[in-house]
Amino acid sequence: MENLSYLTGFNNEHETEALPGALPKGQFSPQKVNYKLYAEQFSSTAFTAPRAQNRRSWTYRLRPSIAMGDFIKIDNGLVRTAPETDIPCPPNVLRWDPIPLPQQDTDFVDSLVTIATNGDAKTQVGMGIHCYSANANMQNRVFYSSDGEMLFVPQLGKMEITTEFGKLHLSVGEIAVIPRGVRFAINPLDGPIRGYICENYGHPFVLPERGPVGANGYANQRDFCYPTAWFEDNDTPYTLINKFCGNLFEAQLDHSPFDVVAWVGNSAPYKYDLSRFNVMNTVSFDHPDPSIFTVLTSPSELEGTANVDFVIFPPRWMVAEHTFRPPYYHRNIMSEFMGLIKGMYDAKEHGFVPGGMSLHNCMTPHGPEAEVFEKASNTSLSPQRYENTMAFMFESRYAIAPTEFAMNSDLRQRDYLACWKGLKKYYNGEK
Ligand SMILES: O=C(O)Cc1cc(O)ccc1O
Ligand SMILES: [Fe+2]
Repeated sequence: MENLSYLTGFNNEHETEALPGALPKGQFSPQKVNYKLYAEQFSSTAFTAPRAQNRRSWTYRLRPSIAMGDFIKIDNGLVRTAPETDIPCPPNVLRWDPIPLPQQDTDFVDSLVTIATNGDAKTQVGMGIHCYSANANMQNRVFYSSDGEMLFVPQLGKMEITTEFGKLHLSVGEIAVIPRGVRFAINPLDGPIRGYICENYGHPFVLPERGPVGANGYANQRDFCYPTAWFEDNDTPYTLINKFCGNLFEAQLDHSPFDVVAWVGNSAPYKYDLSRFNVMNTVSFDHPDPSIFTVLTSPSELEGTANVDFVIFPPRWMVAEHTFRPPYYHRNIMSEFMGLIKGMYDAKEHGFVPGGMSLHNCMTPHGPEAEVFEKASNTSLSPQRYENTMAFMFESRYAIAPTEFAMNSDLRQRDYLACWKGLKKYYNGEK
């Protein structure tokens, strides 16, 4: 496996060239580009978005992207897009076992299955939540979503993501974000791969504010890695698969779309190692809200109320005194979709397994299972290190609708509610 080098810094104006002098100096669109390349701008925000939010990159490539055939509609497989109205969105607590690994050769695109969606992709609100579980290379197939940027949360295996902007290697414990519209291919590097995807239809992910925490902490900008330019001069047929307005389309190319020799800008794929997250938490008492664990947030137009937050529950010390330490019981206006990357989650010791998923929708009550309540209410509160654990949450202001596949699948744990059945009344009138 070749060793890749990365550019670092969240949202920096990065610049990189695979051939010396390919990047124009002092301007973006010269009359002639060195090496007889074409200049093409790639915009992830409106031209007129405020400077602090504006995202765009200039690419210098062998051919402009429009050198292609027409799109034709193909089967959507199990890929779904909001709004999903096939089945009523149930307010019940829901939980699933992991998607099984494929028995036959299956590439990333064919393995995609949508678990839930919210908002409306056509109005750029909400998200799609997908799983992938693949064991084969994409060969000459290349994918992109016009409906949203794609946040990858791997749960199993190593993969290479080849993109127009260069290559990323992604392992369990890291995440990657591919901007809306960026073409990519995913190849497993070493056995099968499995993971979760948040297809964010809304505002691109940004780092949350730090408030009184100050200038450092949580996810630090310097730990975000961007690819260096990589291209191939390969005039063989490629198939481009585009997820557009909820449908999959396919177009033929007579060359590789990975033909960007140089690029400059702040819109590009990136990855982040979750172990770099500088965890903030109480050193006195009580259980702070999980917003302290927000890695990335896609803001909505309502301040402090995210289109989607990506939140993790990393290894950490628990030191809270005279405190019930697991997540409190709660009902939340925000909707919570959770997955488990590894180990065990403190609110659920059974049934929520790595690769599994749970959904607690807007105002749906939830919290620790009965056994955890009993244990945590009686345990001695010495400092304790949570090891070998990494759960995550996609939390959104919009109710999250499971797909028909998710509701009817045998993977759904029909007895999930039973984990709270043992919650008995302790009250007997005495203090
Ligand atoms: O429901 C969950 O397990 C997620 C969660 C964790 C926590 O520590 C506080 C609130 C919350 O929703
Ligand atoms: Fe919750």
